[in-house]
Amino acid sequence: MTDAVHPEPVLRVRGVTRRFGGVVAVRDVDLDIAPGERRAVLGPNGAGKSTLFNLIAGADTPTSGSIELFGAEATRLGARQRTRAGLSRTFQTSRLLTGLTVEDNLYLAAVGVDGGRFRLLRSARDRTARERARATAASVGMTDRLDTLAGDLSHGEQRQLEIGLALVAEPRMLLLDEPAAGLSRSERQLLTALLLSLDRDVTLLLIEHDMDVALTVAERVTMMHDGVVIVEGTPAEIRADQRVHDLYLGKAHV
Ligand SMILES: Nc1ncnc2c1ncn2[C@@H]1O[C@H](COP(=O)(O)OP(=O)(O)OP(=O)(O)O)[C@@H](O)[C@H]1O
Repeated sequence: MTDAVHPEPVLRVRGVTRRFGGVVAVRDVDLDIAPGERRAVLGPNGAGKSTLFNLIAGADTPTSGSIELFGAEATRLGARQRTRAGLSRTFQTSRLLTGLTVEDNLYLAAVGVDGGRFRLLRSARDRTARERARATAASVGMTDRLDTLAGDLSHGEQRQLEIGLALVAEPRMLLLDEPAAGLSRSERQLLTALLLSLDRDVTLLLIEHDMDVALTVAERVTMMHDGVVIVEGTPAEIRADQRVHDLYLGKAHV
């Protein structure tokens, strides 16, 4: 039932399992993400985070269980169909066109979106795409970098731009695949500030190794180990949980 206290989740994962031969990468996972929520999925290496991410993004299909997106059955939908429904994702490996400017990277992404959705005159489509590129640059704090080649950006700025590319389509939900990976401490702080500044119209689900980024950005954290969810709670609850300490915090902060 939909009401103000318990709105219909934008993502509902039920009993999802993914086997690879004899390996059970994800086992019987349930996950509900509310509209506008900021959620992180954490866990040590091999916990099943990437596998779960791929199942949600539509890059892979569960062995059993179901996935609903925006209230509709999506278990067997491909990635493109999920994108059309309003899901967007980032990638661990950069997809930037390094020889083009920030604006042109965003512009091409915007043309891709509009090209599929509207039948506009080319000039009108170009204008709309330019406007959208600049608006997206502003939303990720890159207005002063519009004319900079993507290849000349710092590592942190490239990550900002990748988030921008994922936001061009104005998704309802953004999946972030380890956004802090490989960033310096100061770059991670800037990334955290950017994620916190994003419009609440976009629901955020991030898979993240970095505890500081995850526990600062997320309101709820889902902790995985050996393919199962072992605990879910607020950042304070996660910090206080003995199992998290034993499995993750202890190791990460030795
Ligand atoms: N394509 C595959 N074929 C076989 N086994 C796989 C495959 N993908 C993942 N696995 C196995 O599933 C388990 C979970 O892997 P997964 O990559 O989802 O974990 P993770 O939490 O993302 O770890 P990491 O942080 O190291 O990427 C691991 O034991 C892994 O070896």
